[in-house]
Amino acid sequence: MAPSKLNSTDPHGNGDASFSSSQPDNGSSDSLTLFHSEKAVQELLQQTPIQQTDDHLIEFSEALRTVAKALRRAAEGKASAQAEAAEWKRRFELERARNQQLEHKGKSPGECNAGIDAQRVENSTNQPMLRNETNEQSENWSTNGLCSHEILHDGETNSQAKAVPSRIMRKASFKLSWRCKGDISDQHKHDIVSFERGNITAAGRSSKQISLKWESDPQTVLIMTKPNSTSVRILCAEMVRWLKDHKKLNIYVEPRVMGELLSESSYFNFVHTWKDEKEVLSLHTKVDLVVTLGGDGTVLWAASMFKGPVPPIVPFSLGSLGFMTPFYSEHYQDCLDSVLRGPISITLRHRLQCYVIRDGAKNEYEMEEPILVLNEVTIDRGISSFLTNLECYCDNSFVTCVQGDGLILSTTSGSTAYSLAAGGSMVHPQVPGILFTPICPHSLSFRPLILPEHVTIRVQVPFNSRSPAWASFDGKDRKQLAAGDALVCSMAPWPVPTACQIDSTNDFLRSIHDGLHWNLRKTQSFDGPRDL
Ligand SMILES: NC(=O)c1ccc[n+]([C@@H]2O[C@H](COP(=O)([O-])OP(=O)(O)OC[C@H]3O[C@@H](n4cnc5c(N)ncnc54)[C@H](O)[C@@H]3O)[C@@H](O)[C@H]2O)c1
Ligand SMILES: Nc1ncnc2c1ncn2[C@@H]1O[C@H](COP(=O)(O)OP(=O)(O)OP(=O)(O)O)[C@@H](O)[C@H]1O
Repeated sequence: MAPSKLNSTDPHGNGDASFSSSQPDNGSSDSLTLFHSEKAVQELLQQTPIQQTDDHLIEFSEALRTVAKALRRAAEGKASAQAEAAEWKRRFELERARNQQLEHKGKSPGECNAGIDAQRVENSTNQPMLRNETNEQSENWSTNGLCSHEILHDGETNSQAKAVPSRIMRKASFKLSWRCKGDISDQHKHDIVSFERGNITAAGRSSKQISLKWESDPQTVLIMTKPNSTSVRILCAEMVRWLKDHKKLNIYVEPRVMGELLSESSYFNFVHTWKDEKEVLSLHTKVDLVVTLGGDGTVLWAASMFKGPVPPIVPFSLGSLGFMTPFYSEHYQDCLDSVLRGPISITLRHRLQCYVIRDGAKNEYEMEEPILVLNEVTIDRGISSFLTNLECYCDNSFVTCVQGDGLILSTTSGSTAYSLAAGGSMVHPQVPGILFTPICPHSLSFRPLILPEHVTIRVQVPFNSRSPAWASFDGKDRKQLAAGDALVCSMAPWPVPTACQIDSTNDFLRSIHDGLHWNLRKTQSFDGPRDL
């Protein structure tokens, strides 16, 4: 009988050297390192003649290939994201320089608009179309001072967009800075540690709060709502009216909500929505702000719509438990007023990026898309009555074998959700780290871990597992992991910025007090025995 693929890897961290470069910190250098590690794998395989009869070696070599492929793909993904970001920055700078030039030449706003309009027509050939984009709004934008600011483009060239020139969606720009005890400064003294004159000192970042300041007015708001709730539906319609009539904003909603609004009144014809997944993928280039109406689940849902950068989210609480929803819906006008004015305190919530790597994948086309989670990825036994058996590696060092109901890999935002119920610690959402929390481990000594943000975790279902495992992502999208399949998970480059009611720490503490009645106990009475 052929030995299992996992048995061929030393579970105590003495595995093959080609596994040791799985940490993508920097996309390009990682691509190189991973390219080399993949090459090393290839060379190793070529140098080691494989006997067709030797099942063990064949399986092992396939495992190496699959892992090397996954690592390369992760690094390539990151490198291409960085390249995209650099491209956006370049365009931004170019446009700003052009606008500054125009200002220097002393052109009147009318002249300036004319120039930009001409450019818009030219550029709009590259824009994907979104529904309900009317000329009327296009005019609004030009009179709202478009010439004084940047225009960001998608750069997509689909035939539909070419056929119908669409308006340019302008994103408001903003700046994030650290604020320390009322002092707002753009500059850190130092980020992590300082090594001045040989003395190592830690950075005093713990008391700092991230602040978002608009550099131009936000113009487009996406409203996402919890389904099947009459109160949410009523509030949504009211909010859309208010944002349009009082703030003159462009508004996007989901197709379902669009239907609900139109069934109420044709007044809502001006609202935008989208038709397909492709348009959803470009939403982040158009939307300045996302408003959620619902509970934590609606925030998770909104975050899951953005597979890349996420615009700032303003979460209104209309659920029973609000750990990520600090704003009260009764005061939505005041809240939105102050958010639109800025500056606002922000919690940058980290996400995890998860890859499912199939044992059967023979080439990279079979690799599944990464899934981003804001709370956690759970690997459990599903409906099986057998113990799960999961081998876990952190940066290729063997961590442990989970035998129990399963394992939760959670962000710090998710630390108050499923991980908490499974005995994990509650962690401030601004702490960068990955929680490693077992679910009902069949062991007296298995305690939860918190790992640093930069690690890559691999959870593998051994070949000798009695049953498959199941992965679920923020409680959704269950995927089966068969024997030999693995889940690889690391910190994603795109966090979710959520607006704070007061600040990150105050909101977090309020949520655990109000939501969980944390450490509620009657105060001890004054009378009684005491130290003299
Ligand atoms: N035993 C458990 O506690 C358990 C079991 C399954 C899923 N969940 C959680 O439910 C989440 C999905 O939420 P949903 O609203 O889509 O499903 P849902 O409607 O089943 O609600 C789950 C509950 O978890 C709360 N919740 C979600 N994220 C939270 C967070 N970051 N901090 C504190 N509480 C949070 C929600 O407010 C809700 O009350 C999953 O990500 C998982 O964390 C918890
Ligand atoms: N826009 C949406 N489209 C589809 N499903 C959504 C949307 N928003 C939320 N959901 C789903 O609806 C469910 C409930 O959402 P949410 O947690 O916001 O409300 P809730 O259950 O009333 O809140 P709480 O759990 O705090 O009482 C979640 O599973 C979530 O994934």
